[in-house]
Amino acid sequence: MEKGIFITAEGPEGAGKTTIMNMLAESLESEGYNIKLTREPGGIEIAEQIRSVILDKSNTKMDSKTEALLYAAARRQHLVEKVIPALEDGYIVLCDRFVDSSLAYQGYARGLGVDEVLSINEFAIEKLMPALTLYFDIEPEKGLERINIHKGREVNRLDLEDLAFHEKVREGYLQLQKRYPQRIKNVNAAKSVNEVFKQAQELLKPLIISKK
Ligand SMILES: Nc1ncnc2c1ncn2[C@@H]1O[C@H](COP(=O)(O)OP(=O)(O)OP(=O)(O)O)[C@@H](O)[C@H]1O
Ligand SMILES: Cc1cn([C@H]2C[C@H](O)[C@@H](COP(=O)(O)O)O2)c(=O)[nH]c1=O
Repeated sequence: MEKGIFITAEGPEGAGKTTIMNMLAESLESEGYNIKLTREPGGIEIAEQIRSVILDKSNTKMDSKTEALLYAAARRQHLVEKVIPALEDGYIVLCDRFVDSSLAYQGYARGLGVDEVLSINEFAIEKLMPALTLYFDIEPEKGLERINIHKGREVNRLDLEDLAFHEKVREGYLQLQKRYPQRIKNVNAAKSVNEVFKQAQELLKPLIISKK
């Protein structure tokens, strides 16, 4: 099926994923690549609606399994409506978060189990995995501090979890990196924006070289 390339960004809150994915999209487009930049949960109308429900701070009663299922549902719709068609049309799809977020946040940090969360997601993604995942590694405290300093960013239900939760998220990601070393590549996200951008560009280079 795939003619394009599916690339995802992962990491704790405030790691700089959105900043760097925007920069990558802009620089690759200027070099003549066809880029589709998108995000999870969201990226299309139905998934954005599901995002509002999941991240609404007033939904304090949400059960962890409900949360995991809603992320998987948003993922399914986003894949079918946007990601798969773009890949079929030969685009490089840059997606801010994907299934590894569910594995790290719901599987590991919420304690639902990484394999259990993977199994509900397999129903949604039908084996479609990224060719490359950039994992933006940062101490959660530093990432959260960035979000607090830069006040424009909406604070969502997951941001309000305590530091111990966000530390577990990071541990979860580090375990996933060990499990999928070929796919998940580490970016030191504590560096300056320009340095992080350079690391990401270097990791993309070998994959995209023949895609113009
Ligand atoms: N390398 C960096 N150094 C300092 N500040 C940064 C860096 N990268 C991003 N920022 C700033 O930190 C804030 C969070 O960045 P960004 O939204 O890109 O992170 P994110 O990983 O997408 O966060 P989240 O997943 O929580 O939405 C932004 O205000 C951004 O300008
Ligand atoms: C896809 C996905 C996301 N999450 C969490 C991670 C963040 O706290 C929010 C999304 O907010 P962002 O500003 O767009 O990063 O949702 C999750 O827990 N599980 C997932 O599968």
